[in-house]
Amino acid sequence: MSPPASETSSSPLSGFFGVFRYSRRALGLVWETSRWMMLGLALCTLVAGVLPAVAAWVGQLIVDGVVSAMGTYQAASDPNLLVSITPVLQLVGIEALIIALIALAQRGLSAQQSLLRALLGQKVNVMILEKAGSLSLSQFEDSELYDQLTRARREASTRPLALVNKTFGLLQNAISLGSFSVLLVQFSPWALMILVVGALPVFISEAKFSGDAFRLFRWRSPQTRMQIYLETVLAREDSIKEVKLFGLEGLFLKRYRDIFTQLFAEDRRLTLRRESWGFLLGLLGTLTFYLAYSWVVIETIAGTLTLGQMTMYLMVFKQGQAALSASLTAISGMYEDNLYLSNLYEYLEQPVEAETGTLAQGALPGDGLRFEHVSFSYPGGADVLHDISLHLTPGQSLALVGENGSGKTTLIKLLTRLYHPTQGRILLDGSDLRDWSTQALRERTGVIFQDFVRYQLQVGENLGVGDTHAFNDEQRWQQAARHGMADDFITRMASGYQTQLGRWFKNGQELSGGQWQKIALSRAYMRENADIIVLDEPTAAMDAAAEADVFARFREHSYNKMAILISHRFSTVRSADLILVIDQGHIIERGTHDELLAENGRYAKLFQLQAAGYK
Ligand SMILES: Nc1ncnc2c1ncn2[C@@H]1O[C@H](COP(=O)(O)OP(=O)(O)OP(=O)(O)O)[C@@H](O)[C@H]1O
Repeated sequence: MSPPASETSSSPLSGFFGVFRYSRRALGLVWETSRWMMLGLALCTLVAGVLPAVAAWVGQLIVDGVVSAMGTYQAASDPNLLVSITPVLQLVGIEALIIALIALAQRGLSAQQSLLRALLGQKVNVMILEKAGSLSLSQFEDSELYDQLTRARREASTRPLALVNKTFGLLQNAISLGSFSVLLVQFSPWALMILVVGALPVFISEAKFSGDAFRLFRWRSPQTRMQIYLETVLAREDSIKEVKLFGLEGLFLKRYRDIFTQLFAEDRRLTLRRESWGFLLGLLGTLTFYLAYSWVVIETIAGTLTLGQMTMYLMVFKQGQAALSASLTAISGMYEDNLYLSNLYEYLEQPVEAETGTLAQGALPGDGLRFEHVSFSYPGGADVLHDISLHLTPGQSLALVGENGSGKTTLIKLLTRLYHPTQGRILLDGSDLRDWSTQALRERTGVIFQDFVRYQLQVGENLGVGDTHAFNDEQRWQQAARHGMADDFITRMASGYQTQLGRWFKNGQELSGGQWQKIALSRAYMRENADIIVLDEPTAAMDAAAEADVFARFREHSYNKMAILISHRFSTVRSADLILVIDQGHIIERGTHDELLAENGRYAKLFQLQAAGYK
């Protein structure tokens, strides 16, 4: 497999300058991160840029000084060594000082760069995560966007600084080059031309190959993501149990290796082409250097140049060539960094749904929850809910019953506004859910989903996440844990509410499935003001006694609230005020337990089936 032809074969310079549009933003980002360090970088760059030419010029003065001192010393009738060497030694001292200053500037550059790298990496990562927090659930489920996010996280946090470093590096080399040119032009403008022409081919090839590298990186991000996924499955405690029992290590490792082999083959092809062309075209640069070398030597022998000038021109030409090729490589590297940054900004600029709702109170307080002819399909999929209508008032409980995949959880996702209905509308207290402020809506709902999160945090914090205002409030944790029946086992733990949960961190304690479920249940009870409580299969992992207890308490706490319950156990469902039987997204039966039994339809059949199982 290789990248599609259209993706790899664009002309080397096409769009080349267009991608520099992100340089300004990267500079802005660094400026925002630390003005002082950016100014420091600029100063050190200037010093490190100008001083090499000054050093070369002083070098010329030294050589010429030595030659003339040798002459005068040997010709003198009463030679005084000290007098002859003093001026030259002074120059040597100045040269040493310049070299020390260059070293200082370079240390300054690298110190500031490494500090900025840390600050900037953190800043960009925070930007990426903040953006992730503002994306909707459906955006998260879009694999394109997920690829973009993965690419951004893998690379882009280091790229802005790389871009800025290269910009400053370019500036430094440009300054050096400018000052070398001033010296070189005095020898011949043609020498300058030779310098430039010799370096151009390498630059063009670098530009082409860095574009290819980026396209390759972008094109294969799904495979890279699969690799990251396999790494996670093979090396994380929550999946390792199953991997071991099914003996999946070999299978998954093979797939992991195969992806690597395929990606590596492409990398190798590109690297070999890039380096071979780099070498061949680099030879042109070497050739031009030795042409210029010979020219300077001839001029010196012919007596047009002094020995000092010869040394200076050779050094200037050599260093000038290095500065020029470094500048050109920096430019093509900047091109590459810009391409990566374009990915970061594409991700950061993903449109997010504007928060339009502002209501904190509905038009008909106390009206409760209404679904009016609601239908829904996931992006790009067929309808999973059809024409759902229901009304739930405060103090009522509703149970949803149906086969796997019938749409029960989806209904809850709509109710919690994680998705919007594709048709119809949902009203809370007489106002469309879309018109409610997110904050008010979140405060009114307490939900636990069947795939609740097991945070690798302390027990208390695992409860506290249920209400960020009371995240650290131990009293509230205790109260919620009592309601969710988790207090018993929590108080028996060595560090009580401060016990670390999970296996990721030191002294972490793992809980049983049922205990985790009680934690999640208690978390829902943290929402003191919530008047819509949703439990999506909250007791599947609990024993029968615990389940009976959970529901006794649930009824007690939700007597004046709207309670919605999804369960496959009829013993829990039967006491609900209203039971909806959902089949392939349609409500096929509705009523109380007794009404539905009398109807002798699907509910009655399923109930009798389950009851028979217990006999
Ligand atoms: N994020 C999603 N994107 C696309 N389709 C989805 C998504 N989540 C669920 N579905 C599909 O929607 C349908 C309803 O799923 P839902 O999770 O609502 O069922 P459920 O009744 O809660 O099932 P269960 O009893 O197994 O929990 C299923 O066919 C499922 O494949």
